Amino acid sequence: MRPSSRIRGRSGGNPARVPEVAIEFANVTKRYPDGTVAVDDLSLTIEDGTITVFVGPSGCGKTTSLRMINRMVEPTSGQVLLDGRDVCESDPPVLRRGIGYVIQNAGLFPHRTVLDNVATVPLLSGWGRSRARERAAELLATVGLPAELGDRYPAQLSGGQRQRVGVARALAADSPVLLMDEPFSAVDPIVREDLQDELLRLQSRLGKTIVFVTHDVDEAVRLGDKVAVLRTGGRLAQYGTPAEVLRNPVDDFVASFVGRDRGYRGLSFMDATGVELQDVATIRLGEPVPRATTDWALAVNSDGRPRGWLPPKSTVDGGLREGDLVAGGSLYRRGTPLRGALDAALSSPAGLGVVVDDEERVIGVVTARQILDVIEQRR
Ligand SMILES: Nc1ncnc2c1ncn2[C@@H]1O[C@H](COP(=O)(O)OP(=O)(O)OP(=O)(O)O)[C@@H](O)[C@H]1O
Repeated sequence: MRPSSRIRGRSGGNPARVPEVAIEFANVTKRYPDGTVAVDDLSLTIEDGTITVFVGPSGCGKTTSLRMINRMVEPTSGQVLLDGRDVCESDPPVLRRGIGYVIQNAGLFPHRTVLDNVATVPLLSGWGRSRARERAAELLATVGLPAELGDRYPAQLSGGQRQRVGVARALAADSPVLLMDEPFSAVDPIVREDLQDELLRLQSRLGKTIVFVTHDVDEAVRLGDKVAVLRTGGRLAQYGTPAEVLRNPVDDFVASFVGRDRGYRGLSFMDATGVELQDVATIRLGEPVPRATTDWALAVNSDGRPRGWLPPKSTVDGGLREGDLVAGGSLYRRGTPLRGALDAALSSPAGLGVVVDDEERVIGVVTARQILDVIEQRR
């Protein structure tokens, strides 16, 4: 079973803080030489220390917008300001060295080891070799990679590990700004969720200004403090918090882009206050099972972590084994949004969503009915 946790590592922190503008697009247009208008009069401000996600259909100008921040693409008109200063006043290599940049498939140098890949920017910035490698080793640990992977080459890593190296390399710039262009698109959905969780955890510690490009609405609402929905032709359709965009799409384009199940996605922003946990019968693996089980019983290991469900009227000779169990659904971690609780209840073979604490020990169960009642009461 896998926790359907939605840890939102918000860095916004103190609500009294007046947000500083880290990046500003002021009437920015990009027309490529062949006449394609990739970005059309884009104006928005990105607050310091937040994650802003550019989302929209293919070709709507997300990558072009992102690349105008580090001058990989020059605007045709308008200005991109970084901390109030037009990026066009900065020398491009210097500017780029000071802005972390992560792309799909990580874009690692294939003939350099993982450690040397991560050490590249510190070396370019004039650090000595041993200090740069030390810093690189620290960064591998920061992104959750074991030190021994440092001596491998990128081809000897899994896709998820490569993406982590890409993030470590971008963090090596030690800049307050991180640009991420579809960084997790090439990995499978489970690894992708892990990488998203990791990014949120890192962000809650580092508080960077992150601009993140994706075409995946789920990823956008999961990661973004703010979401900018772009439409084809490079026009900004809506800019707001994920909850605003899901609840009040400004027009049909945004409504259809964020999808029909936006009501369900909206549960990602509702807390689970008012949902009372119910007790559940638990049986430890290895222990004898009472003869007459009438209801579903939840099997737990010696640490109290859930292992699966024992169906009603089961007879088990000897101690309870994993093979006697029906696999469970997703787990709901206490304190996380309501969406996870509903998913846990709906995916449970017993109809009972398993609620766990931060150590993933069972603390109770909830039913879908209870959650729907809470949603109804709040309407
Ligand atoms: N160098 C270029 N020359 C001409 N047109 C370009 C160039 N780069 C991008 N475009 C066009 O500009 C538009 C926006 O492209 P961009 O890559 O910014 O979109 P995107 O939203 O990131 O797309 P995707 O999600 O497919 O990566 C597209 O129509 C694209 O074909």
